[in-house]
Amino acid sequence: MIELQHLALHYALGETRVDVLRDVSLTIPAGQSVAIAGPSGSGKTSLLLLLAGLERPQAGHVLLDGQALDTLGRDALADLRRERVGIVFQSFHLLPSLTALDNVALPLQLAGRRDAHARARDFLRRVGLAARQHHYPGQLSGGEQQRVAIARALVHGPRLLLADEPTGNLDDQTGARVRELLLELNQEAGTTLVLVTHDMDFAAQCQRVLRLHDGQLHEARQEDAHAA
Ligand SMILES: Nc1ncnc2c1ncn2[C@@H]1O[C@H](COP(=O)(O)OP(=O)(O)OP(=O)(O)O)[C@@H](O)[C@H]1O
Repeated sequence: MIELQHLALHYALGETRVDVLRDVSLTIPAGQSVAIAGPSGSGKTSLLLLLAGLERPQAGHVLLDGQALDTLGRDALADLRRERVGIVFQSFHLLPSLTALDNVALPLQLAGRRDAHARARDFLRRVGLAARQHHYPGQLSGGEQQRVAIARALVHGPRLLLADEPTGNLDDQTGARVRELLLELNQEAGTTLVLVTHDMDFAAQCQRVLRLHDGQLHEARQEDAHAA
């Protein structure tokens, strides 16, 4: 379960202050799929970074399964992410000197898993990249790199997946495949899914759609507002 309690985030650039989130509170039950929509610059990426503990709010708290992230030090946060959270960033953060396979296997190797390569191969296959496993990120297209990043985020079976535009660089067919994979994990493994997307078909398949606007989060669907 994710709880946001009175979160406030602003960035100060010289004289200018950008208020990104103003007093945002929200509960996302474990296993829910949530799409976050909103105009460019409304703070969607910042919100994901807060959920991952990669950004600290000026006020308020983020709790993952009852654990307040602000009470954890850097190492404890890194452990929590490694064990429980998968993150797909907009800029994929792949390691350029490792092949696709080694990029995906790395989180498992760090956790001492012997099946790292077998599992990594399986996830590369699931995102349609079996034939590209020995390629380096520089030899892959943007969409292929995105799929490697998705495989890497999923390979350790996270309880929570945070994804920033996971289908943003993909053609319709590949995008549909990634969509299916994420929703399947959500439904079958109970992975909580929080994704930022401009893809309204994807959003429509999520259990809940939130819209970020002017520092506030609103339920985009009437029925979600009643259920919340
Ligand atoms: N590190 C930073 N320093 C200063 N301002 C920042 C920083 N990161 C983001 N911002 C500003 O905060 C606001 C929210 O940015 P964010 O990237 O979260 O928006 P977004 O909704 O994800 O946008 P997009 O849909 O274009 O990716 C923007 O106005 C952005 O310029």
